[in-house]
Amino acid sequence: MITVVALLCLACVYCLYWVVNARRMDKMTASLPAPPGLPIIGNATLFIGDTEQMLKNLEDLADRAYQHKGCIKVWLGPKLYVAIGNPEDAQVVLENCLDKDVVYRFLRPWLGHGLFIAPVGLWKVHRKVLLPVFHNKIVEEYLGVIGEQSTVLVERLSEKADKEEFDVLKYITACTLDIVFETAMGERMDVQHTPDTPYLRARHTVMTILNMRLFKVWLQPDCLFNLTPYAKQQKDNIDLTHRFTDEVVKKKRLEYERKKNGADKFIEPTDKLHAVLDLLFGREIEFTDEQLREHIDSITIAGNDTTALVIAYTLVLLGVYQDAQENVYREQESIFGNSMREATREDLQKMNYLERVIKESMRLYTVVPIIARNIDKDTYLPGCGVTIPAGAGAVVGAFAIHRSEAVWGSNAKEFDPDRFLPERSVNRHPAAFMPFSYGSRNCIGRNFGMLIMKSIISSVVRSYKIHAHQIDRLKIEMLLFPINGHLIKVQKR
Ligand code: HEM
Repeated sequence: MITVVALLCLACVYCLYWVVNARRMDKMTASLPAPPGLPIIGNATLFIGDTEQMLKNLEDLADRAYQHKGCIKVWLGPKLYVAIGNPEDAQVVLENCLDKDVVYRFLRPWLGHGLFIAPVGLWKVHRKVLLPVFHNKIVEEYLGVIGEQSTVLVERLSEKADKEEFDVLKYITACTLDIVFETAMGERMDVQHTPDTPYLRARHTVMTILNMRLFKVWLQPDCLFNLTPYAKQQKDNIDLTHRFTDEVVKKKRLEYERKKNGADKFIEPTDKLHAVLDLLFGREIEFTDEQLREHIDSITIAGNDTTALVIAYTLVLLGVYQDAQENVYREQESIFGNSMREATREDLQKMNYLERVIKESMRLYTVVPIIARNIDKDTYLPGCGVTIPAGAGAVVGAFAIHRSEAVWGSNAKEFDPDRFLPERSVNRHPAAFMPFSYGSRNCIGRNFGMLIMKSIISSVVRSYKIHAHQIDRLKIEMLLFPINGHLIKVQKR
């Protein structure tokens, strides 16, 4: 009896604390607009419906925010979120609030404390160690792998040449998986020829469950999720992917130890590729095998689908805008003539027009459409003139900012690669364009991603003429997808 009374008292104290705190937060952000909500669940109904509807809901929110200095607040149950649609406030949040929002906690069983979701204290120390590994000079050594896999892609696409339209994402994803696996782990997977392995199936299953959970509010509390069959399915498949990476880490650890001890007269082949994992041994921090697995899994997950999606959107856009495709092709011709050789660092540096096309593609189809951060201290947003209280979450709407007329002008929704000409970019706010996020917790692989994207698109455009129709409907999962896929037709040049 005493225990029951004590528990009831505790529950009442918690509710009281919550109500007082929620009132304080609501008052601090009183000048922000808010969509009408329901008692207890607040605006959680915004996340009911399919992923196409959810994107529409978010776009409606952005429109309302633009009528009020670019910010709006929503309550998701007991949690206050401020959604940000202007570059000034996005900059403040992304520079000052480095902790990821709790929504990313679903990734924890998979990625542990890997860089992508590491708590901020650990992240600061680990990011410093990982940063030099993604330096231009290092990632440029991976151009051989990128070139080789791009050639395989071009060969694989020949089965679709001069035929009906098809979804190109599947082909691109296999290619980027081969590149990212080999450069991150030093393991050749040959996904382009062997796309159906237990590891790849497990990875796909985990991604599907995570995506579903992210946008189905009733699956979010662990106590409910654990009652569903998805919980066991997720665990089994995560275990399988962990065992795979653990094996690779173990093998690399042995190689490292043998090299360090000079054992067995260890001779490294002169043409050995130094993958990211190889470069993480013997650093200022001695990472444990578990930490290495978490970092490598984070890198392969963060780096693959993002890069593949940008390439696929860009190919569709080139298929729609034939004049832009012609410009890209002419630029390639001026660099390579008729040659189908792999692109070198110097070649890539000359692809200025292609770079503008890729940027414009990332602007219109921002594959990471929202970035959510935890507000760990009261943070003043100068754009909307409000202080977000500690304990709230901030959602930076990169997709909305990239399509905002206030930022990009009245033709914001049109495809115009030349808006990225240096002379047209000088007066733009530094956080107006942030496909790789902004601030010190931005994408560590952005330069590497750019090398991959330019090389692959260069190979495809030199080999094929592309045709496509405008993408009409989009949906939001962890990333941004077209409902009907990335449909293109290719014709041999
Ligand atoms: C076009 C390609 C890419 C895009 C659009 C992209 C986008 C992003 C974005 C927006 C973030 C920040 C997410 C957030 O704060 O919630 C991020 C982080 C990250 N990305 Fe990328 N990315 C790309 C390619 C890559 C590549 C090629 C790699 C590595 C091979 C990579 C590895 C990472 C990692 C490890 C993080 C976490 C960084 C940290 O928290 O310190 N990304 N990426």
